[in-house]
Amino acid sequence: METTQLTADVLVIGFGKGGKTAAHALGDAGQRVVLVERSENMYGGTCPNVGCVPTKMLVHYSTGRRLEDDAQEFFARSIEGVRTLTSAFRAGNFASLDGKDTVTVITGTARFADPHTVTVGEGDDRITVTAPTIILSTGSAPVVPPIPGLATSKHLVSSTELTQAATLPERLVVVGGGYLGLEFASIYQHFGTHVTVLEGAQRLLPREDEDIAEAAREILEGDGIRIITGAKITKVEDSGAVAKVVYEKDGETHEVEAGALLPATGRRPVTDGLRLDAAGVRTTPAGAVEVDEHLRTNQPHIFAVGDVNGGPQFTYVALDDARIVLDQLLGEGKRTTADRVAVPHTLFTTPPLATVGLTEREARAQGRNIRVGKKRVADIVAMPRAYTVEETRGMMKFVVDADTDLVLGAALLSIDAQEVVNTVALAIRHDVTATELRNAIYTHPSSTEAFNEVIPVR
Ligand SMILES: Cc1cc2nc3c(=O)[nH]c(=O)nc-3n(C[C@H](O)[C@H](O)[C@H](O)COP(=O)(O)OP(=O)(O)OC[C@H]3O[C@@H](n4cnc5c(N)ncnc54)[C@H](O)[C@@H]3O)c2cc1C
Ligand SMILES: NC(=O)c1ccc[n+]([C@@H]2O[C@H](COP(=O)([O-])OP(=O)(O)OC[C@H]3O[C@@H](n4cnc5c(N)ncnc54)[C@H](O)[C@@H]3O)[C@@H](O)[C@H]2O)c1
Repeated sequence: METTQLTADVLVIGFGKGGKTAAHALGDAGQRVVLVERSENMYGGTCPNVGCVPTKMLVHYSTGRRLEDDAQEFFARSIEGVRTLTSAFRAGNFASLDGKDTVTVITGTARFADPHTVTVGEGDDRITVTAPTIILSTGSAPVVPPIPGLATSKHLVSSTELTQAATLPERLVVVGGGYLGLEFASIYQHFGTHVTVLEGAQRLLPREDEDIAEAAREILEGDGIRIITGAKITKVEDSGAVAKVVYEKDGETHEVEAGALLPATGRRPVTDGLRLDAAGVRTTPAGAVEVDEHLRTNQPHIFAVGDVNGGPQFTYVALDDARIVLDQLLGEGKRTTADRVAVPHTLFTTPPLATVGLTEREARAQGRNIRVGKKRVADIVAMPRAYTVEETRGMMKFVVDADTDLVLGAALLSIDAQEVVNTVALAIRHDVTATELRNAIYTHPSSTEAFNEVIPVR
């Protein structure tokens, strides 16, 4: 039996945002890089194949459906559009990396043999790769909560299936009202599915201020989504063409039926199959690869970037993780996870909810003297943009430190919020005062103009 043996300067495991960003930069710097990706359907990782990109394209398609469109046909066409885009992105991701003279992409599952070596594949196809530096970027996978009957239900669907299957379910039950759950709920409801969200917590979006969470809930319910908070699901039973989901709320037992059942209760780091024990790499009790602020594991030559290191699960955080590791390998080695200030987030409902910094509740809990500016989008005179695109739902809210006039946080539930929030984040990071942000000149008509009116005056 012949085994192909490769050596590299850097071995990257996983073709996600973190891994590929590092591989590109290291390859461009002249280092010999081998990147191992276990699936030919995942070049580029979760985001462009089964995550951010397909879901945001589905948000776009679903909100363009007209009443006269046949729901099933329109949905199938939309899925076709998603497939076309994701396969183009996948091919582009592969070609741009594997096309470099310094980089080799291997398709197969990597397993550690020792702290510097992994094996890929079995038998005659077996390859070993040895490198002095290794970057783990193996991402995360959905958690299926231990609800009796859920894991074995034939109606169980994954987020991946919901971005790829061409049949629109008549009824969808989403278990969990977090980012993933609410995005799919909003997408599928717009396509014409009857959606129910069962959320275990007593209220939706518990991290947000109550007024914002309530405004978001109003919009989702206004679109027809049934939202049940404080729901304790006790079992799932398949019954012919549907699954019966049994849950308790306020001491009473209820039931809801669905043709499709999506668990959206979080994602866990993917380390299974990697044989981290053979590398001597430690994991946390939650199963993430343990790292320090430079993203080094307990084995100093092995780094972990992206979802697998247990940090916030966002593509742009995986990207920033890669910057930190690159700074160690090619730069001054100063950059750390502690450098991150005012990292924004967007929940892509329609309209989206984008947030950054402190909520009003958090600012008050810190004992700060604050000013709050808040308006319903429909009432913001300085933002005709909302009227020009016929999306006047939502609310904008700013929290400002009354002593320093610095912006502490914002919650923007409004058209374009995923863009506008980045300007607020930049202001927070660079100590632009609320007065400066309020009194700046913005294009017209735009959503940023709302700052002229909603940011509270000193
Ligand atoms: C439905 C959905 C929507 C999302 N929407 C957004 C969004 O709008 N914005 C946002 O910022 N984030 C979003 N996210 C989160 C985002 O996709 C992730 O945070 C991001 O992709 C993490 O990148 P990563 O590099 O850590 O891993 P990934 O992109 O998951 O890549 C890991 C890769 O490693 C491979 N792999 C695993 N084990 C092995 C092994 N042993 N050997 C070889 N290869 C292996 C996997 O096949 C995979 O391709 C979304 C996630 C989902 C699921
Ligand atoms: N737009 C984006 O940036 C985006 C979109 C999708 C996913 N993501 C990333 O993917 C991660 C995973 O998303 P997610 O929504 O699965 O996780 P999440 O942690 O954001 O939300 C999980 C939700 O499920 C609820 N829950 C947990 N167990 C439950 C149970 N048994 N019954 C009912 N409810 C239950 C929780 O209270 C919580 O509200 C997100 O945290 C985010 O980082 C990001």
